[in-house]
Amino acid sequence: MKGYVVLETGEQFEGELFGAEKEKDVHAEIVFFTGMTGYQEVLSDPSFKGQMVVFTYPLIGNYGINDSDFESLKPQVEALIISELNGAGHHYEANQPLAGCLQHAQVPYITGVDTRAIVKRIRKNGDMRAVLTTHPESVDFSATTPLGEQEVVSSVSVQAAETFGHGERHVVLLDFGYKKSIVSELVDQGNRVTVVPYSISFEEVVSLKPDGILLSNGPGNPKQLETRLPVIRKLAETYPTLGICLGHQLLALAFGGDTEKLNFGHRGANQPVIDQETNKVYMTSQNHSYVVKETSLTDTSLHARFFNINDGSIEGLEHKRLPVLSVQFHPEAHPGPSDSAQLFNLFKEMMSQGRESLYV
Ligand SMILES: NC(=O)CC[C@H](N)C(=O)O
Repeated sequence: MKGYVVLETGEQFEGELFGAEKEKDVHAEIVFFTGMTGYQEVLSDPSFKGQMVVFTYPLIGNYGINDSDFESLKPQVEALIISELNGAGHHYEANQPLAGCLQHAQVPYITGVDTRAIVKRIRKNGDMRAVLTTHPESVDFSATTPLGEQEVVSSVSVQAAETFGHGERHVVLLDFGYKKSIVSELVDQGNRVTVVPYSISFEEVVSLKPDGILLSNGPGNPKQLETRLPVIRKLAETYPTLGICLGHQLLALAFGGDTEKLNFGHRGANQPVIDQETNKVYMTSQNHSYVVKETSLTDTSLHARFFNINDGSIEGLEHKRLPVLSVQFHPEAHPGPSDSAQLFNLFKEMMSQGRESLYV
């Protein structure tokens, strides 16, 4: 049926709408993703909870959906906005078309939309609220809360602990909405990984006898998790710790730093990042709206080590004395380049050497 993307600014874009109930609007934050591939990972990455994603690449769906590239058990995005949807899915591993997957999971999507025009509006006005609807004249934003003011992590975090792998080194992963690839990467490195609910207490983590802590990626505004900051700080002061994306932002807040929202987020597979310690540049996979404010680190025990080459924003931190490292980008990739996967080696080294041995 004919449908519309209506932006908070009032502009509207017409397309063919699928999977939305006729009288029910889909409300979400609208963001854009610049990777040419990776739609399966995007739709199943829990960090996209509460968001509808516009793909800047015009042709989406052309290699279908397979069994291995899901980043969580089910699609997580609120909706997809696509210029041209390929219905077939030409790939030897594909076992269903993208459209079939979205319909099965009841994820609404709209095609035939001028995605370039929408992205230009987002670049100008920032990530904002939007609605997918069949009746654009009666859209009402007043009843919806912006994503940044919602607490969304509790809807994606595990309810009970789950363990993966059999290695001797034990990583406890605090789940704020983790991507499966992070666990795969840790397990491939010979770690045993226990994924635990984000609301776990310090004592419960201690009882699991971890060698290291991983603070995962996840959706929403890190400041919504303020009550978790004391536990996060205590864990990072006790065990070698790696924070990824939301986990990185939470570490910064826990040590007294501050975060802010970018005008429009970094979402794609070719964001250049420099590691100032080695002067190496990585092409990285990213998906975030918030960043750590550099000036907020002045009186903290953290310092910025990684920077985005495009806009100079902070892409990673380390503690001045303790084995605590965090990255705003995704070293596990999926989708995107795995250039920065060696960050997991650094984490492994941090765990092997134990705390206080690396940065003293
Ligand atoms: N991928 C993530 O962990 C995203 C972190 C946070 N939700 C942001 O948008 O900045």
